[in-house]
Amino acid sequence: MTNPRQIAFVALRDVHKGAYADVALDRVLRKFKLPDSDRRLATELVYGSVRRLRTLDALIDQLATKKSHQQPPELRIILHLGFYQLRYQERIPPSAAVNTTVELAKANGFSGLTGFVNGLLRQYIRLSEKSPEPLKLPDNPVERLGILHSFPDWIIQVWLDQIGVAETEKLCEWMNQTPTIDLRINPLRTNLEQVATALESAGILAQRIPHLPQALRLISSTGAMQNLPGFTEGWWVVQDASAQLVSHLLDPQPGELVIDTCAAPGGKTTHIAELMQDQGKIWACDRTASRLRKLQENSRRLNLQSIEICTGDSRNLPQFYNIGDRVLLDAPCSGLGTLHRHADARWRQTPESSQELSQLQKQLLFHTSNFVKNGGLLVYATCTLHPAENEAVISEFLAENLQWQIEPLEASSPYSVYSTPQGWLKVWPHRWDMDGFFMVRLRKTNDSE
Ligand SMILES: C[S@@+](CC[C@H](N)C(=O)[O-])C[C@H]1O[C@@H](n2cnc3c(N)ncnc32)[C@H](O)[C@@H]1O
Repeated sequence: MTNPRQIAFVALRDVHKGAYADVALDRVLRKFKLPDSDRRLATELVYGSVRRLRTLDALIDQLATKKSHQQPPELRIILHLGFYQLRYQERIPPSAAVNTTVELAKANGFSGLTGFVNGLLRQYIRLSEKSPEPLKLPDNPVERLGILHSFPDWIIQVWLDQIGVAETEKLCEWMNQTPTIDLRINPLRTNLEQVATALESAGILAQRIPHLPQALRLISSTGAMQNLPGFTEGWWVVQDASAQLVSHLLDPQPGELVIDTCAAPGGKTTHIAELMQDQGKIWACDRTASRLRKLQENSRRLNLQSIEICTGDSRNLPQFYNIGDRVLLDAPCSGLGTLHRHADARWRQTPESSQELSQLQKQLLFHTSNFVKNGGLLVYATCTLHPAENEAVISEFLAENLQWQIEPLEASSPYSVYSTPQGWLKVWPHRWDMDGFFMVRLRKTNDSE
């Protein structure tokens, strides 16, 4: 099988049965060797159809007599692929999108329905010639944004409550873009200029990111990251700009003892080690052994010596009580700040899963705060944009732990541009063009204070 649309169809069939989009796609791409351009098309069609699921279903609902969920499941996938190409793939001519979708229907047991597929897609083309937006949209802003940009209502509501309709729309558009790749340069092995020059000689352009001393954003496509210059030498790791901010907020110093309580796969642990000149000790704790193995691989590649591993549940590690100069809690979260990186994530999270995560986050924060010495610091961070997992966790913790207070960034800090009046940092992706993040620095005052 070498037809990229058929490959996309096979992967999507698995996704609709519950598989993760990246896993399903990887499985089918491994099985059938495709030229690069077909591989890219299959990838775009799978991720795009998953991401735009709600919008594509709305088109079926509007144009067909039977609603999307009443269609045979495989025909629904074929229609998604057709509408996706017509609506979002400008470089595919509409006639090619229609013809290939009709062929796909034929090849997959729907020969009797090719007229229906053809008619539906052509109806969409006719409507788009008459109006820039052929989709009928409700007036209610939550549903309107949800259908137009393909998000569940509850996520739209969470954002709308914080930033209003106009900004939520910008955020939705941002989250539907292809994600960028940022590198964090390892200053113990190289510097920004050397990496930028090496990348340029491999034909890859990179640009600096304001305020972040170790960050480079790749602005041309890369192929496999392991083949880029400097990978084996440990010159860099892939880490989004906003994730890099977290370790700067922690501001670890050489010789200190730092406990990273949810550390795997180690993006921030290795950054902390670099900022400490690899002097001192960092305990990297996580309950998932397989992810900790990745951390060890990363730390070996970057040639870092100061990291020690602890496999276990960070809600129960009394051996660390009162020994940490600094503690990082980069908590498991609903990931609403990184939805652009995982096409299916918006459909996997629910209000209930976010609620459960907020309970876990509170338990982790209440326990790991005991790891900090008097006078020490704890940074709490998540890559979500849900107040129940961020502001509410911190407010509840501070209300019950009077020895703790928020330590805002100094006004002179380059990172203070992300600060809020409450003292925490909140990165809204559409404002700063980086993943969504929440982070706050808390200080444990001395008992006597
Ligand atoms: C957001 S990820 C951490 C990312 C990591 N800090 C980095 O920068 O690469 C959250 C991590 O928390 C871990 N985790 C979840 N619950 C945990 C618990 N109760 N104790 C320890 N680790 C936990 C997960 O295995 C996952 O690796």
